[in-house]
Amino acid sequence: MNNEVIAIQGIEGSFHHQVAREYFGEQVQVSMCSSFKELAEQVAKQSVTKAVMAIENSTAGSILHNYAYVDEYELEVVGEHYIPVKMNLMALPGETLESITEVYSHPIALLQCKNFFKQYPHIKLIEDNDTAEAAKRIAEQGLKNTAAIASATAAEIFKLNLLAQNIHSEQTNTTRFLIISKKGEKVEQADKASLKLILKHEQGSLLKALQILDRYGLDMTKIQSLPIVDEPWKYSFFIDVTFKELPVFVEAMKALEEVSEAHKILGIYKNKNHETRQ
Ligand SMILES: O=C(O)C(=O)C[C@]1(C(=O)O)C=C[C@@H](O)C=C1
Repeated sequence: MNNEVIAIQGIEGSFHHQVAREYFGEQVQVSMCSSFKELAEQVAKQSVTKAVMAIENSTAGSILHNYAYVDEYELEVVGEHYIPVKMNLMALPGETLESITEVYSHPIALLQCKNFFKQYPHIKLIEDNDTAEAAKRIAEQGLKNTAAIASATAAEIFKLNLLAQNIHSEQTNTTRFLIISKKGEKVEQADKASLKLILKHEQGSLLKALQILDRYGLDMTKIQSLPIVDEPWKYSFFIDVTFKELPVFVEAMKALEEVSEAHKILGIYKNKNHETRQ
């Protein structure tokens, strides 16, 4: 019997729930959080074993505060998972696209569906904690003239009608999720790492860092800058790289020390990007 408890943002029927089931198995025990901050806190105080945390979406971009949570709460990235995200509009039976005046969903989900609503200017888009929670509230409170954007699974669970399917703007819409824990774990056949670098404030320091990655054959898959909040106009860089051999990656990290003021490995794990499905 597996005693793992996995924190997710949102409730059953959310995309985080789908990822938890795909990654840890259908029977996974989850702790449902109403914000990413709550999720990060649960991992930090180890009231859960691990968490699933969305980090970037191919349409809406990076979820910036999640980079900051991983860093501030000293969490470790132990894996990643990608899912194609298909958005649907759902409401109580009897509603139509004309009768709907308000649509609730997670802000990232609203961003993914912006184009669809251009044809319905009478509809107001309102941010909510979670896609599935918006669906649940409509069902439980019998909310009229109200719809939610969520997964088809959420419509099924909360017995709502689908008013429109696949309303996300880009058909390749995909979200990347991190699997995080407080204590790192040794991942077999790891070939990807997430790093945080604070570079020396001098000419060419970012270039030198990138040249080191190149010299050691590391492939950079992502670079994201984040302001250092108490030092205006200074930035930290969050970088993901893939590598073939761990010892070569370790050597590259030593070389990076020379061009950086501070650097931290946020996690070493298995690259799943090539498995992205439609
Ligand atoms: O609200 C949900 O269902 C979530 O799992 C959150 C979330 C996100 O944070 O990006 C997850 C995937 C989708 O990209 C949209 C929303």
